[in-house]
Amino acid sequence: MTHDPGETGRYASPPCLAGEVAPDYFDPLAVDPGQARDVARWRRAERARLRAARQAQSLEMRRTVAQALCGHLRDLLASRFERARGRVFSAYWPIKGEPDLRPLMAELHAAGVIVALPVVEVKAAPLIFRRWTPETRMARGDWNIPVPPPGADPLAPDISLAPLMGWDAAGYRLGYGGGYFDRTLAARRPRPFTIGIGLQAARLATIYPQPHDIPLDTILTEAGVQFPKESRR
Ligand SMILES: Nc1nc2c(c(=O)[nH]1)N(C=O)[C@@H](CNc1ccc(C(=O)N[C@@H](CCC(=O)O)C(=O)O)cc1)CN2
Ligand SMILES: Nc1ncnc2c1ncn2[C@@H]1O[C@H](COP(=O)(O)OP(=O)(O)OP(=O)(O)O)[C@@H](O)[C@H]1O
Repeated sequence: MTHDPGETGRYASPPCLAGEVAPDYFDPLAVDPGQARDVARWRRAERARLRAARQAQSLEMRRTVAQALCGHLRDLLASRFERARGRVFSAYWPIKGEPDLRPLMAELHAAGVIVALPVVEVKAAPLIFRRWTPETRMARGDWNIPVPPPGADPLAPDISLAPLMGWDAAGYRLGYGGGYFDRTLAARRPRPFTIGIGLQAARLATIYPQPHDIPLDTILTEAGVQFPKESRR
């Protein structure tokens, strides 16, 4: 299609709209690069601190935490999703001291839930999800995370677990710094109902949310539902 500039022979605006922005205009959504760098540096330090604290937990403590989390998750799926039968539920294969919810994955599978696991297929891109059953022979994925092999069915989760390094009371998460969950949530339509799973001790006053950070639908710790809080619902 050819462009008709109209009778005046001029475009309504110059090709670059910057010419129309008042020099003193303040864009509240713009990221200040200095501040973004400070937040990134702070997040790296917090991830290292939280990771060390998590690794220092005794095996006994980890077992207790994981059992409590499985209980809260079971309750949530029962009360909000009719136990998720026939729904696609993505979990995670625990690494680096993450709570081990694999017994619940097997239990849900046996109860008719379609269980999936996240896979980094392409670096710095959204995650994909592959079907998992107790018979699945895991392969080695990116970062050495065990994943269902390429032949496993690709699935779109209805409900998705997001393991947390840190979390805040506004529903934001701090992960390992790859930005994978944020990219995945930004790309998925419909967006899965996303459940953050973390330790109560990993609560931060704020994660200093940046424009790319997407809040979770709910956050569970061993102490129960932390977000949204009952009184605010
Ligand atoms: N158990 C489990 N599985 C999971 C996740 C998870 O958090 N837990 N993920 C949740 O997302 C995805 C994998 N996440 C990843 C996150 C970061 C890097 C990574 O390469 N990190 C770099 C630092 C990146 C940076 O700082 O820019 C590194 O540590 O060297 C790899 C995978 C999918 N599977
Ligand atoms: N939707 C997106 N599109 C492109 N890049 C993104 C998006 N979301 C996040 N990122 C990039 O990922 C980087 C890391 O993000 P962030 O610090 O939030 O990671 P994280 O949530 O802790 O990591 P992960 O989800 O992998 O556990 C950001 O600096 C950002 O550049």
